[in-house]
Amino acid sequence: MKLAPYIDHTLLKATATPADISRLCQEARDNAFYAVCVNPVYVAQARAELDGSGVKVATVCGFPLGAVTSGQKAVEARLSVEEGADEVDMVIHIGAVLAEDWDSVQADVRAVRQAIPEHVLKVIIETCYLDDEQKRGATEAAVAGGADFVKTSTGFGTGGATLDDVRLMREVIAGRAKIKAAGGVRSAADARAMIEAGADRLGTSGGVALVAEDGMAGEQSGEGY
Ligand SMILES: O=C[C@H](O)COP(=O)(O)O
Repeated sequence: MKLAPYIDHTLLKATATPADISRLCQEARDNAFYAVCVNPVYVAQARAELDGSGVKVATVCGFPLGAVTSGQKAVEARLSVEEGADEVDMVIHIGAVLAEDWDSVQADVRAVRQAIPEHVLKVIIETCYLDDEQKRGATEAAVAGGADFVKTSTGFGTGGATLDDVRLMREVIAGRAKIKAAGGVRSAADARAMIEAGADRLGTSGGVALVAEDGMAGEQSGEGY
């Protein structure tokens, strides 16, 4: 099983330059990653540079805190798809999750869902700030709000994806949506374990090294990856 088709090749740092984005897009082409994941300001550049490559363009919304109104998230998401984004990774209203205001959490997701009905919506629940019950509630609210994927982390919180969290989310989702594991996925072993636990997509800024390591392991073992 090749890892590249699972990977959103990600560069979301504030310090990313247009040259960095060009390099990210070339790496995505060279490695046949599923998508790049960039901030909204770079969606148009990534779209243009990936034209004809088959590599998708994902962006973020309400990122990284989730602490903007649902209306602001809806406008941001709509503008991003108009710029050429295929997928939007929105950050949930984390404070509403901690307050266990599930109606508000679902409405936040639904507002973005309705703004981009034809595009892939991933909902970041930022597991590092939640206890298990809150993870379950946030996952359920994301699915009920129309998420295509539920995503573990922004990569900017106090922690990233864990196998236990992916398994918990998989149990709650029960096939109604997909899972993206993101944040701290650095090795081929991490990646394979996340997929085994239930991840359908991986968000990582370390994809090039990860697939290179995996390829070397495949050569050494003689197994085709
Ligand atoms: O998917 C989004 C994350 O920012 C990727 O996290 P990472 O930089 O720890 O790989």
